[in-house]
Amino acid sequence: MFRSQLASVNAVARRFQSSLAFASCSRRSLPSSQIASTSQTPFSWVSRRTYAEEASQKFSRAKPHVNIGTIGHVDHGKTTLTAAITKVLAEKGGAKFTDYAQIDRAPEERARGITINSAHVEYQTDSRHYGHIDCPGHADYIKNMITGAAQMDGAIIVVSATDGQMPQTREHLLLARQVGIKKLVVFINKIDQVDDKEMLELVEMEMRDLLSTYNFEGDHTPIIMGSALAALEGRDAEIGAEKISELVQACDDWIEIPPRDLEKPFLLPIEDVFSISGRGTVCTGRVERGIINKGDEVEILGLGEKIKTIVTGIEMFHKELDRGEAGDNMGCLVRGIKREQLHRGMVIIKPGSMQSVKKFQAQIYVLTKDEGGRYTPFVQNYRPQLFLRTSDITVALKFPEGTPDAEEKMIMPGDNVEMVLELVHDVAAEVGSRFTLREGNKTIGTGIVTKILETA
Ligand SMILES: Nc1nc2c(ncn2[C@@H]2O[C@H](COP(=O)(O)OP(=O)(O)OP(=O)(O)O)[C@@H](O)[C@H]2O)c(=O)[nH]1
Ligand SMILES: [Mg+2]
Repeated sequence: MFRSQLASVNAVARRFQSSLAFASCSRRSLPSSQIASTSQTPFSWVSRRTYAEEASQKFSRAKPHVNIGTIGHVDHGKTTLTAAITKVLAEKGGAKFTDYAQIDRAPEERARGITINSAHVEYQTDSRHYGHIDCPGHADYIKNMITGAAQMDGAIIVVSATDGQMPQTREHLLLARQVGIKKLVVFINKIDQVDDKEMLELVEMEMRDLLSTYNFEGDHTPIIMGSALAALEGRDAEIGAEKISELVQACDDWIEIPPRDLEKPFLLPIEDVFSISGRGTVCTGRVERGIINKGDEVEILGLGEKIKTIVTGIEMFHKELDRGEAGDNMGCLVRGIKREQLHRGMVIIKPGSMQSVKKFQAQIYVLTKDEGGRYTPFVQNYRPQLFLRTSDITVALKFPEGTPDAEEKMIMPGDNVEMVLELVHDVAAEVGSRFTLREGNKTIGTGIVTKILETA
């Protein structure tokens, strides 16, 4: 799977946007009468395929899978390091060597000697299978970096010993934090070019400070110093291959395996609501995460409601079940609730696992016209539709408090901005929730929630 992704790195960016944009709206955009006509009963429109089956088609689950990648300032050696990791692990049988030129392979990348698209490689250690995304460092391609980083469970931040931290070192740390990466490993690269030991110590100290500034565990984060180029060229093993092995070990030890969807608290975004005579009210939708058992207590959130109830029946594919899980499209019978109380866009959750919010801060990427976005800039108080899971809600976009010249400041297509979103009614969301912004039938932006400012 990852190799084919390597072939179409652009598709990743597109998929990111479209998954944000259309996952929630493809079915939404159909009038509900049309949805109903595709099925005989509310629960028969999907064949059952369990999460595990789906996952096993993607890659072997023998080892836990973790998504990581390289981030950091332009030219500090991310791509060289990526190639070096595959080389060192290939010698141990855990990877296929992917040379530098196979990672930065677009003509423009080769001509300019920089990474533009993020690229995927894969490798294995004794204990894990890694998907690795090599991100661009150049400021012009920060969107590709965000797209890549948003998929990572942890990351390797590369900093050159010759320069120390630079603008994109800081920007990437900030963005890594915002897209929800919890743990980083630092690789201080190019130590073959620095003789002064004190200089290396200084770079390390400054990196620890910087990590702490961005709420990473600066004091405990593993920092490895080496030369990616030496490892790639197979020379000076003590600063080359050995340091790569140390780095990979640090990733194994420090970066945590993320909870899988099945282990997370139950969440079902409601797609549709039916009243089944003699039985009661049934909500349908695809379970986003977690599991649900018949008889479980749940909360229903959104649109000003916080309803406590019990799931008294689970139905899928015309069959009654005792349990539903992430990936299942199911109908959920809820006790004592009237059909009129429930609407598409609300969520059924494990009690207390999520809040309904009315105002939040988010990192937003504004699509360019070539990406199908707006042709013209906008200013604050712009009011597009927010699409989050199955809900769509009008929002007002504002700059965070204290932004200078907020009134006149323009937001251009192609910008990455941090903005405050005020919703006309509440929706269940949390830090890390992804959404899209649409205007008419255009997707104008994609974003990720970074801070909750007001709950319902
Ligand atoms: N001397 C030395 N040069 C290195 C080392 N690692 C990388 N380089 C060189 O640094 C330059 C930039 O390396 P890249 O791997 O392309 O850097 P990058 O971080 O991927 O750059 P972008 O993706 O464009 O942000 C190349 O000329 C590499 O050969 C190293 O350990 N020592
Ligand atoms: Mg690169």
